[in-house]
Amino acid sequence: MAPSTLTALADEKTLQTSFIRDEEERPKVAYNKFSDEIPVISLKGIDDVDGRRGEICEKIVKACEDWGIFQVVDHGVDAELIKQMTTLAKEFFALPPEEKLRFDMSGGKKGGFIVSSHLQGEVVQDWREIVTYFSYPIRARDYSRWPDKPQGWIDVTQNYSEKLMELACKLLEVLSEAMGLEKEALTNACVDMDQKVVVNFYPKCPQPDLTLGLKRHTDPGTITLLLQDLVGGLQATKDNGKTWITVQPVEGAFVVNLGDHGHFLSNGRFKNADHQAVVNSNSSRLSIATFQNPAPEAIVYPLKIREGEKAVMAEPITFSEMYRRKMSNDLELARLKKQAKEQQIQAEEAAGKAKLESKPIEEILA
Ligand SMILES: O=C1C[C@@H](c2ccc(O)c(O)c2)Oc2cc(O)cc(O)c21
Ligand SMILES: O=C(O)CCC(=O)C(=O)O
Ligand SMILES: [Fe+2]
Repeated sequence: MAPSTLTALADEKTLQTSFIRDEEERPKVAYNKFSDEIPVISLKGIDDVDGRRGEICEKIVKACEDWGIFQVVDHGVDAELIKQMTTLAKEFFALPPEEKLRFDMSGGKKGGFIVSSHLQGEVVQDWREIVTYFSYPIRARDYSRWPDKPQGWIDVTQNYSEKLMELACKLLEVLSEAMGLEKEALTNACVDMDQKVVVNFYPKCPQPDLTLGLKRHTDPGTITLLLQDLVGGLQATKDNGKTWITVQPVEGAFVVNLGDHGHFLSNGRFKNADHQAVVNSNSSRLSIATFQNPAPEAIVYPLKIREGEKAVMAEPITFSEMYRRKMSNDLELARLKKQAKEQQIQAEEAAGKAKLESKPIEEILA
C-alpha cells in the first residue's frame, strides 16, 4: 500500500522498503549530468509553408526516428501562463495532507490526487505524488475532481489545457506530413482527441540511488508534452535500458515524447520514447505531463506501411484495448519479477539451511 502522502517520508533518513527497486532498475546516471543528445527545436516560422516548415519537419523526423523525443521552444505558449501553472501546482503540493486527500483517487476515481502511481497493484512504489485532470473532450470534464485550491487553479488549468491542445494539434500536423500523409491524418486517426494533464511532484528523497520517481515506461498515447523545472531528472534510453541519458532542462521548453499510439501509427518508424524520472536528495522537482490520446474507440493500426515493410501490429484494435493490454502486461511483468525474486530468496535460504545441516555440530558451534 502506498502511504497517503510523501511529505512525512521525505524527512526520514532512510527509504521505506516499499520504494526500494531491484539493482538493475536503479538509476545509472546522475539526475544533473545533462546530455545534449535530445534536440531543442525552435518552432518559429512553423506556419511558413515555403519557409522554415520543411526544416523544422526534418529535425522532428530525425529526433522521432532516433529517440522518439525532442524539445520545442518558440512554441507560442505564453511564458506567463507557464509560470502561473507551475506556481499554482507547487502551491497545491505544499497544502496540508488532508487538503490534498480531499481529492484522493486511490479508490479508482477519475482524476484527483494520489501517491506513487495511477496503476493499482504495482509492486514497488514510485517516489512521487500526482494530481491529474481529464481535460478533453470538454463534455467529459468532471470539475468535482479538479482541486479548488489554490485559488485560481481551475481557470489557469483550463487555459493551459486549451493552449497545449493547440500546440499538440500543430505538432501532429507536422508529424502527419513527416509520414507522407495529409496534415489532418493523425488528428483524424484520434477521432476526438482526449487530453489528460498529470502534474508530477517528486519530493526530496533520502536515498535517491535506491529508487525512481517514476519507473521506466513508454507513454500510451499519441504524444505527450512535458514541462519540467530546471532541477533535472527526466532520463531516456534508446538501447533497451543498457545506457541512459538525463535530458537537459530548458526553461520554458516542452519535451515532446512520442507514445505507443504514435509509434504504431507510424508502423514503428518513429520510436515510442523509453523513459523514466529519477529523484535526488537536494531538491524537490515538478513536471507537468499533458497526454494527448486518441478517443477510446479510435482504431489503432499503421496509417501507412511502406514498400517492403510488414505491419508492426497483428490486427487493428481500439485504443482502449491497446491501453488495457499495455497496463495488464506492465502489471504482469512486475508480478512475475516479484515472484522470481521471492523464489530466489527462498532457494538461497534453503541452500543455506542445507549447508548448515550437513555440517558436524562441532563446526556449527565453533
Ligand atoms: O503517470 C503516468 C505515466 C505514464 C505511465 C505509463 C505506463 C506505466 O506503466 C507507468 O508506470 C506510467 O503514462 C500515464 C498514462 C496515464 O493514462 C496516466 C498516468 O498517470 C500516466
Ligand atoms: O517527470 C518526468 O520527467 C517524467 C514524467 C513522465 O514521464 C510522465 O508523467 O509520463
Ligand atoms: Fe512518461
